[in-house]
Amino acid sequence: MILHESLRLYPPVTTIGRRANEDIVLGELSIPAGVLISSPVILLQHDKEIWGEDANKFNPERFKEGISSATKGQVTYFPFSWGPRICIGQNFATLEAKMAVSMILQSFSFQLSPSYAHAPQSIITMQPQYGAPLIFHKL
Ligand code: HEM
Repeated sequence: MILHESLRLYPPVTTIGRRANEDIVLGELSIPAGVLISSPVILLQHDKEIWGEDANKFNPERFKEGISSATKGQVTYFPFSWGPRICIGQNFATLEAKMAVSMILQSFSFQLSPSYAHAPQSIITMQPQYGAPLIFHKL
């Protein structure tokens, strides 16, 4: 839940681009071959119409019944992309993150340093502009 909510608010890949390789009709949209299509992951994942008034708040509980329940079955959470070219490393990355957090929590508690300044920026990937300094306490 915590990882999902972190990836919802701060998706490392903020926009996914595609080029139509043939003429496509999507509902009422006609997309000619060659047109570039940009899927703004970060905008959909912050949209209040989809996530509610607390869309910009960190609330891992919204994923307590899984992704399909949180998104009401729509493709509105896709930090690893979607479809045939979905991230091949998705399961590996998620497992690695869970293992790293659980190994750290076995030996340490931690808090955010008072020097932290919240300034996410997207330079190829989303990252904290001034880093994310933490203070660790040995258990
Ligand atoms: C939090 C970690 C990660 C995130 C958020 C992420 C996100 C993404 C996204 C959004 C794409 C689609 C990009 C596009 O089509 O324009 C992608 C593709 C890909 N990712 Fe990841 N990724 C992560 C970790 C990893 C890891 C750990 C690996 C490998 C061990 C990996 C390997 C790949 C590969 C090979 C593709 C291309 C798949 C294809 O085009 O068929 N990713 N990833």
